[in-house]
Amino acid sequence: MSDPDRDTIAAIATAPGAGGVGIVRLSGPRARAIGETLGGRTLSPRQAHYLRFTDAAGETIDDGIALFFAAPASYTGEDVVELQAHGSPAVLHELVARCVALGARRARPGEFSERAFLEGRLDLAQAEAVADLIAAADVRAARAARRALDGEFSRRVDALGDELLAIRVHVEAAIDFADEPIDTLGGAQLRARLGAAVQALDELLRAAERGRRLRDGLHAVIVGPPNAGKSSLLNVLAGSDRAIVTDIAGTTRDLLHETIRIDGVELTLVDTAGLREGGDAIEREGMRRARGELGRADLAIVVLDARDPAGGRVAVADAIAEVPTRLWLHNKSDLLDKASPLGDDALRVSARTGEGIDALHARLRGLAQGNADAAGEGAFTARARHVDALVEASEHLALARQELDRESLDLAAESLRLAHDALGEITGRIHADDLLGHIFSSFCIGK
Ligand SMILES: Nc1nc2c(ncn2[C@@H]2O[C@H](COP(=O)(O)OP(=O)(O)OP(=O)(O)O)[C@@H](O)[C@H]2O)c(=O)[nH]1
Ligand SMILES: [K+]
Ligand SMILES: [Mg+2]
Repeated sequence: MSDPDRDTIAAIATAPGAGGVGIVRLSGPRARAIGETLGGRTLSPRQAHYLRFTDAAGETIDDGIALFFAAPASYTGEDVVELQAHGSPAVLHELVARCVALGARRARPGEFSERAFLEGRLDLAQAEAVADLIAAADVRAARAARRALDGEFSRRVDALGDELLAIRVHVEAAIDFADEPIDTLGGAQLRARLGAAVQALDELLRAAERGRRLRDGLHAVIVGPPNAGKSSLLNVLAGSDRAIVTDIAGTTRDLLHETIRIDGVELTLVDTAGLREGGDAIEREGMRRARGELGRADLAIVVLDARDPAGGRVAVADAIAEVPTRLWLHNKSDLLDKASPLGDDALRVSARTGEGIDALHARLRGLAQGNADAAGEGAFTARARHVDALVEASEHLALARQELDRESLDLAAESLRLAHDALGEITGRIHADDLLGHIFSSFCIGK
């Protein structure tokens, strides 16, 4: 239920900068009163009112349209007023200031969507899909986010949750008859149901993993020994001096993320600390982060010094062992006296002269495109958070299955509960407050 004591929040809902039209949005118990004072007339629900927005002295700030959506039939589930004015940043900021003077508070990023979640208008996965839709890099990602927003993902999670609940009820009932062998209590049927749930969860996990790829794009981590030219290549690919480059081995310590587009295909590049034995405490922490980042990588771009590629390969071998795809680069080709033989599918490049950079672009584009194609059509977007929760649920279900086979019903019931909880975290049926803060703070203001 809407809370009558809750703050009323206000924010500019349209993108920063000048535009034809700009919108200020209000949500909360005082939204209507503030809108009516600003516009000088009563507002009826779901009607467009043409009016003048005035300041405290009665002078016109701008003319425009006011819309009132009465709770609960609004985006947030609270009373919402939208003020459409000319898209002048000065006008829109003055309108927000006026709303604040009349008793509203400036909204935090994502606070409208957070309220929509708290009011039960959207579940958590849907609220996240709102942000993903806004940030979608291409049509395919936008469509997929739209499907998640329509609840395609949430419905599958909920259906699975309902099934786990039914299985839990069955197991808990069997616990009460623990003296009897489980097969007289429908054990075979229970096992079959659990088997089917495991399979359904597996399919959902694969779909969510595709959705995550679609949302995040290709995640490429640049690795190699110190001074191979990793940061130099990042700068060449990013088209700007993002990373510090020096001739001192161990220059890069922190991870540096950069999103780039090659012919409309988006990918994330991460520059990392060079891998070697030793180094000071900061450099060792950098290497630890580099290895951690490789654990999330779709692609390792391995940068080696063209004059000694073999030495570099040894230094990175174990760090990239788990990365699904590798791209080998022999950098500093300009320093080679004569062309030395290349490894299987290594590319010879020079961050200094630009040699081989076109071929590198083409290769990256192909890999990013392949990643998007693997996500496929018909998918919904999902986040790493969702994939992690599904993996967790799947681990608990696998345990539950073994425990059931051993007729350890108490343990099976507990594993089923944990699996069920993990699913609940996806849609927010179960959530920690800091999770909400974390999710909604990444939204834009006004959404
Ligand atoms: N000749 C030549 N020098 C290069 C090339 N690429 C990078 N360098 C030089 O190599 C040195 C190291 O480059 P960085 O980009 O800092 O190397 P890095 O791999 O990021 O090094 P760390 O961050 O210390 O691990 C710098 O002096 C660069 O100017 C290249 O293609 N040719
Ligand atoms: K360096
Ligand atoms: Mg570097």
